[in-house]
Amino acid sequence: MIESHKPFQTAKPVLEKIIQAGFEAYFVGGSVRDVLLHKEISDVDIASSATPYEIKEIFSNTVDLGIEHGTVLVLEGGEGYEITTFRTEAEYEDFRHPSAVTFVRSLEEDLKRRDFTINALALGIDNQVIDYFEGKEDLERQVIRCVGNPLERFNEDALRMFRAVRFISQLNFQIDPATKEAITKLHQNMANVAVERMRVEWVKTMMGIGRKAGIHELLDTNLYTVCPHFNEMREALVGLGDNQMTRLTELQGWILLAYYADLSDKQVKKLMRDWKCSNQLMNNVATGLMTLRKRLEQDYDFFMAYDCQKELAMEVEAILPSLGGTSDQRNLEAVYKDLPIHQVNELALNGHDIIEILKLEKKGPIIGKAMNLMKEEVLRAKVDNTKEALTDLLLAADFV
Ligand SMILES: Nc1ccn([C@@H]2O[C@H](COP(=O)(O)OP(=O)(O)OP(=O)(O)O)[C@@H](O)[C@H]2O)c(=O)n1
Repeated sequence: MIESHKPFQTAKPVLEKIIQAGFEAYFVGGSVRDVLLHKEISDVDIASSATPYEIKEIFSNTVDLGIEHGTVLVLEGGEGYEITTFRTEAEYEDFRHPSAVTFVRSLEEDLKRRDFTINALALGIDNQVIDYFEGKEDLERQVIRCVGNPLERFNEDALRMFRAVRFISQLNFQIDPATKEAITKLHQNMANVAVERMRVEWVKTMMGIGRKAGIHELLDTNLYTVCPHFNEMREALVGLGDNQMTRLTELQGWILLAYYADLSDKQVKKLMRDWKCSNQLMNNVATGLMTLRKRLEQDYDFFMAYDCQKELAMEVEAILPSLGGTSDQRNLEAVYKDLPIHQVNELALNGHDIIEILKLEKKGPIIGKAMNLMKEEVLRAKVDNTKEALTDLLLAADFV
């Protein structure tokens, strides 16, 4: 297994060095799960019996990521590896004082505190998969099940409830009944989790192939009631789950959700802001939604194309058939090709020219009005984008 996967192969010398120094070390977490699911892996996590201080003695090049959480980044062969010391029953033991670390740590103790059985697998340097909690069986049964007592796992970190929903969607798995029952019971606890952490899980839920199943569990467990604005959006969430598109990008997910919820521009922006999305994403979702609504009524014209960048328009185009519209990428390409200007600075006249032509004393609101007039007339294809034609347009206009 190690030899047939590049990330494991390149990380193998790191494991070897730790073991040679007299400690235990294993690959753990998502990479082991994903390899068993025959998925590509990009990075690997390592768990070890060595404390961060002991790791720092073994390797010359390290970065302290969170020594108090027992994590050090080791830089070896141009790559970075996160090495975490086996965690024990104590929430996070304090590794800041090496002398204070007197716990007997074991791989089993560490895996016992992980969220789901499919994430509690370890891979040893001898290529053996260590599976104390029937994680491999759950991978085969396609079930998301907590390690041990679900109430305890969710009390350790309430975000894990949303992680369950995310894995259901990402892997198209089912949820184990006891795990589901615990989420239903404890869903309120997620209200204390940072929105940024919740957003990561929600975005992965929207983008997964099992979106319908993931959203179903989000609703069925009432977990959605502690997500920003989702209380008022139950029907829209059902719509997003039922939508026939198999895969969505993040942008398409938000646009569709806002579409099904029939949100106004202002409401979209509030939703995105409360989910702590970037301004860029917020603006793209708002513009994408506006374009989507128009496209369900009409073909692209210069105005729509100008307002919506081509990449964004392509994403909107892909959504249309799932809402009963017709996508026409060829027309979109043609409109973009013919678009007289893509942004306002492509106009043949700029602010200085306007001041000169209109003999203005100083800068003022008239410049904005003049720019807008030129933009509209050029996009309407009434006026050519040339200095002469635009000068005539400005001189004939009444700006008062
Ligand atoms: N709240 C959490 C977060 C993580 N983990 C454990 O830490 C590992 C790594 O977590 P993370 O990198 O967040 O997720 P992955 O499982 O690796 O999934 P992916 O990389 O696909 O997001 C998980 O597999 C799991 O064993 C956990 O027990 N509880």
